[in-house]
Amino acid sequence: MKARTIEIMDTTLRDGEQTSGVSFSASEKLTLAKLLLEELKVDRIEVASARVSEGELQAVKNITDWAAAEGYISKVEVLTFVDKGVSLKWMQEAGAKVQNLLTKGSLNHLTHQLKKTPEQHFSEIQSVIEKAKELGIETNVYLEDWSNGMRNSKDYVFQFLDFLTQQPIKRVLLPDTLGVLTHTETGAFFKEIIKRYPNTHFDFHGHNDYDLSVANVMEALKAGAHGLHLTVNGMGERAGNAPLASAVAVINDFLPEIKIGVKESSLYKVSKLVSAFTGFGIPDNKPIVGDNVFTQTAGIHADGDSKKNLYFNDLLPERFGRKRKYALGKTSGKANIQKNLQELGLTLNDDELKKVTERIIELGDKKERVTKDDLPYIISDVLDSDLHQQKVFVKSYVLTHSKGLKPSTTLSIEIEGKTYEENAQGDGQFDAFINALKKVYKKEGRGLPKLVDYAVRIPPGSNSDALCETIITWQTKEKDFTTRGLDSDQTVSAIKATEKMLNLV
Ligand SMILES: CC(=O)SCCNC(=O)CCNC(=O)[C@H](O)C(C)(C)COP(=O)(O)OP(=O)(O)OC[C@H]1O[C@@H](n2cnc3c(N)ncnc32)[C@H](O)[C@@H]1OP(=O)(O)O
Repeated sequence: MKARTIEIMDTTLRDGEQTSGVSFSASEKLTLAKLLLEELKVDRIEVASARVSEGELQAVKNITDWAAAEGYISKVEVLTFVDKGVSLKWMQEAGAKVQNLLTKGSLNHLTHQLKKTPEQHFSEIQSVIEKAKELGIETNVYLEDWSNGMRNSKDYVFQFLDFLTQQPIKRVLLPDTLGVLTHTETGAFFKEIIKRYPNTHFDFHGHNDYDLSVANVMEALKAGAHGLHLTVNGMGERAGNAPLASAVAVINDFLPEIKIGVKESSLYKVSKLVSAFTGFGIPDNKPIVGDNVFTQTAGIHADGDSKKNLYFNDLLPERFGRKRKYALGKTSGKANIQKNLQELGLTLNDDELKKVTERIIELGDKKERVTKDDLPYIISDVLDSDLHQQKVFVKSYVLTHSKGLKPSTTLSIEIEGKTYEENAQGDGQFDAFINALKKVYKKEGRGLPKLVDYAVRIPPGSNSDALCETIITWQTKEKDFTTRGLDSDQTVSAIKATEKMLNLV
């Protein structure tokens, strides 16, 4: 089959921002716009809806200033409305050059929301397109609720497309606005439309209400769609939009005839950044970008990986700038533990390995989470060995928290036989503890790893709801690593996790 290149339009900054509770700041929008176009290399980005707010106007201005200077201006798009040119005026002020005009793609929406006839609607659209042309603004047209339009008012959709394909527009954007399509219907609708209008560019815009968005993307492409609208982490209203990372992997692995320019190895980085900006967590099992999707948990799978990579599929983590991990817990066998020991550069004999495996299974049975960085402690505990010699001891501390005063900590700590005492204030007790620790390490002429993630949980079913687990992810120049602490007091559990970190760096 002849290869063809399609366009990927990322709409994280417009439709993705329609995720409930999510709002990007202007500087976050600019950072992401640059990353999406320059590093990830999507073809186009939709960055805002016109008319939304003053802040949004400034955000788009910042993006268009940068894009114009760097030659990306024709790749920056703004959603506009059929509003007698009000949106166009907004676009002019914002310096944007491509509008994605929102029109009605089903008779139902046209009749009940706009309360217009098709003729009135088409005439108003024509005026907007003409005005845009005069202003040097290029037009793409969204047919909102197109999928239901195809089901319930096909004559209207074709009457509309007959009209639109005669207009000076660049692309027609076909959204499954309510995420109601199945993959078979998506394919059939696209086939029918592309056969009828072979010279028009059609994008597919999928939503994920039935978790079918990626399947729908595949069928739209197989039927000849020329472009896709996707969002990072599948963000968007309700169940979200078709997720960028999954769609890219599916295209690369299952549709060899389709070519795209997106750089797979940057997908994870962008996903993490969007999650950090929005606070919109990525489920651990989200394909490609979730924390656990390259983690083997079962002992038999880890064993098979050591014997000719028997449990690998084509989704190799390295493609996405990630690494395979081997979880430790109840379902681990010795193969999981061996894999983790290899990474730590440790070796155990068969008998030692058996004992350590038994302890990890025992901990897993109690629903405790065990990480690779806990291994040295478990080994020294089980084998009574000095494999992990503790060199830093948090000897004592006083934590204060009083109304009207800043929390403070006095800390006594032993580092390789030398004792230090320091005190410091902070925004909370743990922050004060870290500040005191920083003072100690400064005296030692050393820095501390950066704290990049801090999670607190009550271990489920731990039979002691008084216990609290703090899991901290740290970052040095060389690596990210995680330590955990368990205690009935939340701050103390965080201090225990910190003491482990101090013994690992
Ligand atoms: C593809 C999609 O995801 S659709 C979502 C598009 N994006 C958004 O709605 C987010 C940005 N929207 C906004 O900030 C606001 O809704 C605005 C500024 C556009 C309008 O705000 P308001 O004037 O307060 O109106 P409201 O938010 O209630 O929207 C309803 C009005 O929009 C009209 N409308 C609906 N679709 C369209 C359209 N495609 N073109 C023009 N007007 C439209 C409705 O008929 C209604 O008008 P009416 O009040 O005269 O009956």
